[in-house]
Amino acid sequence: MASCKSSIALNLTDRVGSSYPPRVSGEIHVIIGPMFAGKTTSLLRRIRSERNNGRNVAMIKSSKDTRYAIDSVVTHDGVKFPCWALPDLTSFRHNVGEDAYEKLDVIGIDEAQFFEDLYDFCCKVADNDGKTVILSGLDGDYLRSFGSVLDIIPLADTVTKLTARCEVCGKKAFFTFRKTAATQTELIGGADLYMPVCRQHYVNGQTVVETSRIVLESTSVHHQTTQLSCLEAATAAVLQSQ
Ligand SMILES: Nc1ncnc2c1ncn2[C@@H]1O[C@H](COP(=O)(O)OP(=O)(O)O)[C@@H](O)[C@H]1O
Ligand SMILES: Cc1cn([C@H]2C[C@H](O)[C@@H](COP(=O)(O)O)O2)c(=O)[nH]c1=O
Repeated sequence: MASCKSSIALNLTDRVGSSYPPRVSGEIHVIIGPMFAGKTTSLLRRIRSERNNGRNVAMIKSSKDTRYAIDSVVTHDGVKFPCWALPDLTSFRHNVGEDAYEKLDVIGIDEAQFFEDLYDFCCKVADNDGKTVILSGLDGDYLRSFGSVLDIIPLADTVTKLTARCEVCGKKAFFTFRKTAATQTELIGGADLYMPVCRQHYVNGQTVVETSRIVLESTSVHHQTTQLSCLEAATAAVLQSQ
């Protein structure tokens, strides 16, 4: 009987590529919200607290985030924590080494929205390897959807949505407004490019952006730089006049 069990375990191990049954129960905790809401601050606080409780921790961030430091997670007000800056999460285990990976209890992930393999990594680390994942990231881009973090919600033990302060009126901010006319989803930046806004000022701002874009595209303003500056100036003026 014992050999039968171990042969089943062996087969499953072969198939899923990790230990079966899982050694201990893992956890996934998700921190979301707009930019400047304190997501990274909260992640660092939790990781430090785990470390102070004697658990082995590692921090990862996307290597796309080069704003304040290459190999540290840094909050907007300058609090730092050393990290692995990686292009994807799948390479983490190889980078950190098998022995060090085995000993890890808790893995923190910042800027989680930039990792396309976030779902697979979280499943593997928590479900199969029994580790705790604490991740922070944007639930919404400037158009209010950022796929990879939203996909994790059904896997999570806890989800904490933080808010910032609307830069226009000071009310609670749930969204991030992009201050430039750039339209690509990923655009690295801080307060130079983005501001947190409440629902009213998000909707007002987006309406101005879209209207200005339509007007500018249908006029004879040929110079693209001029068009973009017009759009940005119009948006800023409307937002500040609310
Ligand atoms: N509009 C803003 N521009 C620049 N810094 C801000 C702004 N609003 C808040 N902050 C600062 O950012 C800190 C939060 O930073 P951080 O934890 O990195 O946020 P998040 O990870 O959610 O973007 C706040 O404690 C505050 O000091
Ligand atoms: C809204 C939005 C943001 N980004 C980028 C901008 C920053 O580099 C990060 C978010 O950093 P934070 O720690 O949450 O402040 O994401 C983006 O690429 N696209 C967007 O629409």
